Amino acid sequence: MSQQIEVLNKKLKQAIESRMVIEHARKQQVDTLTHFSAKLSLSCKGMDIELDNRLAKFRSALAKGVDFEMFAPLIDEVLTLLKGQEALQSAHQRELYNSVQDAGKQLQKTKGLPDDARRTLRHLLDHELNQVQSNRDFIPILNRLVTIYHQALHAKLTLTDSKQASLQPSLAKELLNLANDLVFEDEAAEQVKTIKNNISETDTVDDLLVSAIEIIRIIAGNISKERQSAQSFLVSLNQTLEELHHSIVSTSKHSQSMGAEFDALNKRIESKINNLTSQTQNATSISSLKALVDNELKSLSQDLIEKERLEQEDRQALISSFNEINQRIGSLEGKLSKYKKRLHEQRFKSLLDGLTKLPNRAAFDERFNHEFHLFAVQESDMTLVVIDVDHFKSINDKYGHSAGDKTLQVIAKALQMSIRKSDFIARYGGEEFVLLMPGMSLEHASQPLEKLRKAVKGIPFKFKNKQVEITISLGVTQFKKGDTPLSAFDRADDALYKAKNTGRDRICISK
Ligand SMILES: Nc1nc2c(ncn2[C@@H]2O[C@H](COP(=O)(O)OP(=O)(O)OP(=O)(O)O)[C@@H](O)[C@H]2O)c(=O)[nH]1
Repeated sequence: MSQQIEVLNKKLKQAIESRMVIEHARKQQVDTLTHFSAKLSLSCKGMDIELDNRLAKFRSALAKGVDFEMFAPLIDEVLTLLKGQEALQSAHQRELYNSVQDAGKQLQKTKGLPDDARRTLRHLLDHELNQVQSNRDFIPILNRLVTIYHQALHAKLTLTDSKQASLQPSLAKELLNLANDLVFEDEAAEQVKTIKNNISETDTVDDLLVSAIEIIRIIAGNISKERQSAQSFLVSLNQTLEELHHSIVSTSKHSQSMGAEFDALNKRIESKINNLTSQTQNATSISSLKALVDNELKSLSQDLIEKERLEQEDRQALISSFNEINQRIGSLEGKLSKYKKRLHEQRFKSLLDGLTKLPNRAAFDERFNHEFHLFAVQESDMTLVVIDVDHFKSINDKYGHSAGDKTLQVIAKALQMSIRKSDFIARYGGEEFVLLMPGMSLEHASQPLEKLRKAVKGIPFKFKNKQVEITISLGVTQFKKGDTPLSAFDRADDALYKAKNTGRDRICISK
């Protein structure tokens, strides 16, 4: 019996042990599953609320120890939701791929991108992007793309800066030419001078813009001054005309009233003469006739004296009225001729270069066209010379803009002193001058032009206590049959270019 119990005990123990092994294994499985579901929940969290809920349910079922069979539908549901997520993820991945590729291609079109960035970008788009497996693989690619974007942005910004810098010299030159064309006096002339200094000293387009606005302001101010003075002239003209009208009207009124007085007087004299005639016929004796005639003649002579007084008064009034009218017309004429003179001066000034006082570009154009018409008719010799000061920029740079201005004035004077009376010289703009030599053939032009070149070279310029030699280059041509003003000018300009390129301080002729 005890042996049977012992066997039974042993079997029971074995059964308990194997049960414990099974339970342990099951616990381990449940733990692994719980662990797995926790990880799954964590990595899927936020993708889809439905999926989050299902996974939470799954975890709590595991924790409660629900029968495994109960898990099957839960697992199915989670699987379906996961599949949906997978499809969504791959759609996102495709979208991300396309937008990264688009952004990259756009970037490839950017100008000024450094070479190594361009290479990296090409590799990124052609190889690395195609190897992307998951959305996470995009992160390093996007990171590098952002870096290249920064480089592109930087390149673009510095490009605009350098573009601005490359624009500055030509804008400054144009603005200086414009400022040179302005001929003002007193305060405005000083203002223009300051603006010119500013233009030469600045290296930013923004400062040039400020100078341009100041120039516009000065011009506008001057126009309004001019308009005011024209207006006040018109007002005073109007006043004088009104006064004149008034004088004439009052003179004619006076004449009318005098006319009535004259009529009355004439009538009176006439009736007295008639009276005298009839009484004379009726007189019966010499003595009565004498008394009658004496009486009537006395009264008549009084009337005649009165008539003469009236006539004199009338004459006087007329004379003084005409004097007055004359005076007014005189003052009107004075005003008109003053105004005409001002207009003439203004036109003259508008054809004069403010700095050198030589004729300016507009004056040259006018004369050049005129000479061209003459040449078309007469075909007489006409030599055209374009003159440019050599390395003038360095004078400005080394000694300042004011020294540059003074240099131009001195050179202009020397040029003017060295040409014939019949020649015409103008400042064409900046440090360039043009010369027209009527009646001068190319063959004969060299000698006087050499004299001109040497005259400038011989000016004893001194800056900062240093003797400085300044030279000019000359491009020469003559009008030819079939020329247009432009073609002739271009030929002279080409010759000047040649003179500059073959060492400056020389004359080059283009036939
Ligand atoms: N002071 C002053 N400078 C002027 C005036 N007008 C133009 N300039 C300057 O003249 C200079 C002309 O320079 P560039 O056209 O480079 O020629 P450059 O230095 O004379 O050299 P080359 O002609 O090649 O011999 C520019 O620096 C202008 O700013 C002006 O009215 N006054």
